[in-house]
Amino acid sequence: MKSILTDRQLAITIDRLSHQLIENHLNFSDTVLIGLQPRGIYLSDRIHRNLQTLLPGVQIPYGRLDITFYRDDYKSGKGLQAPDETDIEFSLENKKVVLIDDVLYTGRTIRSAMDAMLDFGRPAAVELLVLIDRRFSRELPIQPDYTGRTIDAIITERVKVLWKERDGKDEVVLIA
Ligand SMILES: O=P(O)(O)OC[C@H]1O[C@H](OP(=O)(O)OP(=O)(O)O)[C@H](O)[C@@H]1O
Ligand SMILES: O=c1cc[nH]c(=O)[nH]1
Repeated sequence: MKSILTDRQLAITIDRLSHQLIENHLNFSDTVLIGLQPRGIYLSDRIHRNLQTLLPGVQIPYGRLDITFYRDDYKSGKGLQAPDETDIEFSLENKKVVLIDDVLYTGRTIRSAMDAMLDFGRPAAVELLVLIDRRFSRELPIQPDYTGRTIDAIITERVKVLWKERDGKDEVVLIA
């Protein structure tokens, strides 16, 4: 198992991503953040918390989206996973939506998320923020707008983002 980002590097990267969002969305008047269940929400929780600290007094709508029933492999076994909670208490109609996930690989999770998201309204625009972009592995024409780290990994390897809240420590690792 090889370390890609230490806890400190992860914190610095999340800070940078938060500032990049501020560069593009300033006071977040029409922008909402949506974290993807199950693992993307740890990143989105931290980014939302960072933004609330950096922009005191600004309320940034933030929700969490489960995509289980929108996966294209839902009927093939993988979809038999128990769904997580969707918690979006606002409309996405005409909003700028920033989807947040930990890893972008084939792009199928994000495709499902875009489908699931439409149940909450028709956004004006959708952006994608990911902590890790695994290049050259896409099966769909989906690319991130904000990237923590781009990595090249071979097909047998897997990137895993560990979160203190869930895994006991913050780290990004490459598992052979
Ligand atoms: O771009 P993709 O190929 O969809 O992979 C990205 C997704 O993979 C991981 O989730 P999870 O481990 O639940 O999904 P996976 O088993 O499909 O990799 C990760 O949290 C991303 O959501
Ligand atoms: O390396 C990978 C590929 C897909 N999903 C992950 O979480 N890691």
